[in-house]
Amino acid sequence: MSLPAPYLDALNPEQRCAVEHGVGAAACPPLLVIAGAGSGKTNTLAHRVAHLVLNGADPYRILLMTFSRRAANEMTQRVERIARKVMGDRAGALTGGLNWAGTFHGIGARLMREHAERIGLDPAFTIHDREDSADLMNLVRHDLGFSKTESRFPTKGTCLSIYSRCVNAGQALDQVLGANYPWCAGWASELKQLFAAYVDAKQRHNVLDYDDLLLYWAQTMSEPDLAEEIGGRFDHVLVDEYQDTNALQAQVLLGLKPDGHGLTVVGDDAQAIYSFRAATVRNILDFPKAFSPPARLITLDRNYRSTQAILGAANAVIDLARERFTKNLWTDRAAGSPPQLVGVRDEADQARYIVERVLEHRESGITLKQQAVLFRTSSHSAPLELELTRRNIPFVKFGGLKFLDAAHVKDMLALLRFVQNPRDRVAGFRVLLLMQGVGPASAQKVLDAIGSTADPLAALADLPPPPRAGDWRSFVDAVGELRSGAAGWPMEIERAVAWYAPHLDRIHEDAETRRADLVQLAQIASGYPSRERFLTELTLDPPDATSDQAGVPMLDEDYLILSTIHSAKGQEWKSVFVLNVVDGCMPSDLGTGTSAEIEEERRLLYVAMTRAKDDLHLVVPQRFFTHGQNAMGDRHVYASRSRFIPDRLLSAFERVSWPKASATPGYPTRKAPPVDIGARMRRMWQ
Ligand SMILES: Nc1ncnc2c1ncn2[C@@H]1O[C@H](COP(=O)(O)OP(=O)(O)OP(=O)(O)O)[C@@H](O)[C@H]1O
Repeated sequence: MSLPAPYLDALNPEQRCAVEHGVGAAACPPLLVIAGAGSGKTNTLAHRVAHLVLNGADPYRILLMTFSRRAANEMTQRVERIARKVMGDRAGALTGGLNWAGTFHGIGARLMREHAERIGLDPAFTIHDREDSADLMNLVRHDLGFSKTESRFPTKGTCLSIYSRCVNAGQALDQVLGANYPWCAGWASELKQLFAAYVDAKQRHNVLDYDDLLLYWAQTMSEPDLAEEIGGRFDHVLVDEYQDTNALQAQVLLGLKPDGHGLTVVGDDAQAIYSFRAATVRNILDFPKAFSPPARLITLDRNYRSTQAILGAANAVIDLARERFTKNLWTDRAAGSPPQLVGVRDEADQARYIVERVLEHRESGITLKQQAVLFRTSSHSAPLELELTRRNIPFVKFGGLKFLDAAHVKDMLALLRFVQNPRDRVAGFRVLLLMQGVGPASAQKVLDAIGSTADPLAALADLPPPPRAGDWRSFVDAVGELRSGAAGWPMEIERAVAWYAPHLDRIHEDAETRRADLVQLAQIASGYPSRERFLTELTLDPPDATSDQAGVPMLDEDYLILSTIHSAKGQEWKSVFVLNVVDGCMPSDLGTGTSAEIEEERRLLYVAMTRAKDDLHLVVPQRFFTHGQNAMGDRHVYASRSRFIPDRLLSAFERVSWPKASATPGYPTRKAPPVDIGARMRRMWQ
């Protein structure tokens, strides 16, 4: 019997069933919650965790896995707010124990480090992000002589993608090549050799890549003793966004709780948008049958977010999907005005239209933060970013170039990583090359010389400097001090910056601006208890916002949200604009290969539309910039409305064109310019 719980009164009956399932019972059978967009999934999961804890579950024995660290933090804060309603200030002590909340990769890294010795890993391992992994793949590819083959061997990026898909989907190389990379099928035996050498290099360098975190975890769970030990640490395992997990993640989950007891997974197959990372909706569909008796299924189909008109249009779009399991959503919110399908001339007008509407909304009391502009690909927002900067409208962009991708930030992190794990060759290489007079050959020699010793950093101190290396001593001293931990964490970042600063000044003209990022890095570092946690967490879940050149808006300032649709997952705004709702962008040119890919693009549009509460604008430029044309093309093509909104769906939208016809008498047709200056320029070279 669970305790009376007034905090559950606001939940609807299905949400409540999901929250109360198995709480207080001797055993808690597996539960699958299929939660449509805006149906209160996050809310429900947070209530479930709070309800468990308030009814005696040990928070230290709850594992909560979400799609991003941000989502995990939000979830634990929500749990605390709910618990506070019941326990007041004492709630903090209870929910503070929820320290196993994070992403699959983050939790995997922690568990693998804790069990490192048992599974033959050195616990000082560092983690490679995608770029580092591609660099290492490249090194190995080069060593094997594949970069000099007569016909072109797949690039490092393609090799890494193929490897990653084999690992995450649990598929054989031939199968992956046949289905996803047919143009590389002729290289099967070389790729096999390459991947074997790549795995070998990772092990010698004591690094794990993203995929390893899941792979090592899944392999660990196949050892009965370890599986029992790790699974036995948790009474409850809850997973959010289950539709975007892959085969390895499902294997890990079933390894943790083979009988399903204590397992709760929540997801929505209509919002599955990560198949390019080998995520599979089968995980959701097969979940109930993985247990005997099958898992309980609860469906949340009441949408609390959007007006009827917006929900109607979104339902109509997803209704055309070939295969679907979630039912149509319903709402008792007012009808509201229909979403607008806005025809504009080109991307410049698209940007102007959005700015005009956004400012109009702000005048009527909707802050910038309650408005978002969503797009399929990060580069699509470039013209809008220009217009916003010109008009002095602050914005924050999610899903674009990451803070951590900046060269100088990567340099600093490479130094810290090298100190943490001197066998990490990619990091060592990067750091050594920063020094004047150290080229690839001497860097290689240094790394070879120290790599085979028991204490590489001690060996570094004894090594004669490379012949032309400038200021070698200060490098060796800095590394030695950092390694000793004398400055303490996070103060050692200042020591690292002190060594790096002269190199930054020499390498980058805009060193001054870049220094500001290093200050920010030091600030971020102060939020972590140790160098190891800082490096791990930052690599796994980097801060994903970059802000406009006009400067980072302060947190309490108002700013417009710009986001890729992928990064908009799980969020909501009063007013939403979707850019480039045209074929070629949505579906993306890159995603029109197979019908499964097209279906995923349809779900992306659905995810974008269901982020809107009151007001939705889908913008359709008639011409848009495109890549990959020949030099004579003007790099613009005439576009047509996205195939996901065929004529028969138009009644769900209000169609407008902008600017109004009176302001611009029709769209000008493209005539030959009166003076063809371009032709003269071309003739100059004939
Ligand atoms: N029982 C309820 N009563 C009133 N409002 C609710 C209820 N449950 C959820 N909501 C509201 O519905 C909105 C959507 O909730 P939430 O963000 O949890 O949805 P979600 O299912 O995670 O959405 P999505 O999958 O689309 O990201 C929020 O504004 C939330 O406050």
